[in-house]
Amino acid sequence: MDPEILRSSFAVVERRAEFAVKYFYSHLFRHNPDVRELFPLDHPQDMERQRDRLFAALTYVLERLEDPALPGYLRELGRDHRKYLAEPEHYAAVGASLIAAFAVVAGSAWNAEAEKAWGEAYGAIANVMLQGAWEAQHAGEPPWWDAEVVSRTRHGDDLVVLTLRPHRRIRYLPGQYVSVNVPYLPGVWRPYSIGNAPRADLTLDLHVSRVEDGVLSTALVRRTREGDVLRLGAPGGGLILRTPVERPLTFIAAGTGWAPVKALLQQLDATHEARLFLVARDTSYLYDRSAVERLQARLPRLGVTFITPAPGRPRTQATERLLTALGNRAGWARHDVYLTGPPQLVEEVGEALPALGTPYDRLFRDLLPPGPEARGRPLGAAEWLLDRPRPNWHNPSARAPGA
Ligand SMILES: NC(=O)C1=CN([C@@H]2O[C@H](COP(=O)(O)OP(=O)(O)OC[C@H]3O[C@@H](n4cnc5c(N)ncnc54)[C@H](O)[C@@H]3O)[C@@H](O)[C@H]2O)C=CC1
Repeated sequence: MDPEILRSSFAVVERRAEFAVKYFYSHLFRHNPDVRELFPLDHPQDMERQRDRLFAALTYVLERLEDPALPGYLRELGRDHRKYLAEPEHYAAVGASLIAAFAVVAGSAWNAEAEKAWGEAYGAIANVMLQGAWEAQHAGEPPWWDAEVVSRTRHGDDLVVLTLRPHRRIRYLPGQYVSVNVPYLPGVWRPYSIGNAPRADLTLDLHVSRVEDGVLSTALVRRTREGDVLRLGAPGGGLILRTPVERPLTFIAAGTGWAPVKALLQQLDATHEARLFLVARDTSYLYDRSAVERLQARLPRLGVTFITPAPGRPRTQATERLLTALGNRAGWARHDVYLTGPPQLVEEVGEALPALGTPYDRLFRDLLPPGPEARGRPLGAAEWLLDRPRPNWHNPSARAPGA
């Protein structure tokens, strides 16, 4: 496959992305009516998100055609797609409709060469994804895990910590996330970080903050009760502790970004030097202070700084205060830094840290592709239409993704 042909033809399609996506889905559903069931048509918001994600995913892949990490990413994607019950014939149907859409949309820029390049590229991508799915299946992994809610603790109106007991063990590393679905919202999945290192009783915690208009987060915060059964997709994500730990550690966590940091801190022992900056929209959202105190009692070399906005100020002022606090600290060149929370905060703080001395390769965060925040280049006009940046980051789906 020729990356240049793929990129130049995709650039033309991308300029008419909205039309391309509409054509693609009409073609797909007309020729494969049964595929409709795999998409969340009952939730128009989610269908929009699905559309966005298709282009975001293609862009992501095209930017990384020569990246040695791409096959690993695609295998993970295929493993994760088992939760949609995606079968080889669905991959083939999607490929045929995608190429049909590109041919129509690209007009005179489309020729036999472009068609051949896309056919080969899509085939290669689908094969690696199917290989990931196949490997997971042969390792005995289910397409998703059913998990019973064994306890729920509400904090204020909009935040809940759920403890779930999966019907089978889920193997994950501290800091990873799972995608979550409730059976009465078919096709709606959102990623949530697991808020604990693996436990002997197999239970795991999810920290859920309700997003305005978020379908799943609203359901989880307002409707979920003990005894309900949720579905969890395959765990993933690279926000894991770099071991052996040879350098001091800084953890910066905002809002429910605390969940993966809590899991990471549970791995440390008393010898480790670490500092934690915990940021919240107000003091009532510092919802897990007792867990922080327990960690401090166990980790004598852990320093903790809580940061909230000044009374009456908007939540984003906490980010300004955080940046000031970080600027007043030393030692950035020596530290490994783990950064979690709302994408906008992660982006802003992620830009500030190298100026303080953190080497780029010692800064770890979840860049969950494919989401607009994960993109390292300005949005084109059509992308902007499809993948509109949110004025206020509150989009857990952009962590790869959700509500
Ligand atoms: N691995 C990760 O990076 C994880 C990320 N998250 C994300 O963290 C977010 C947590 O949401 P909530 O708890 O409701 O947080 P929140 O809305 O209460 O915000 C917490 C703090 O983040 C900062 N912040 C929020 N919006 C901002 C903006 N637009 N610009 C600059 N700073 C901003 C502010 O300092 C605010 O006080 C979700 O979007 C979730 O997806 C959650 C878990 C793990």
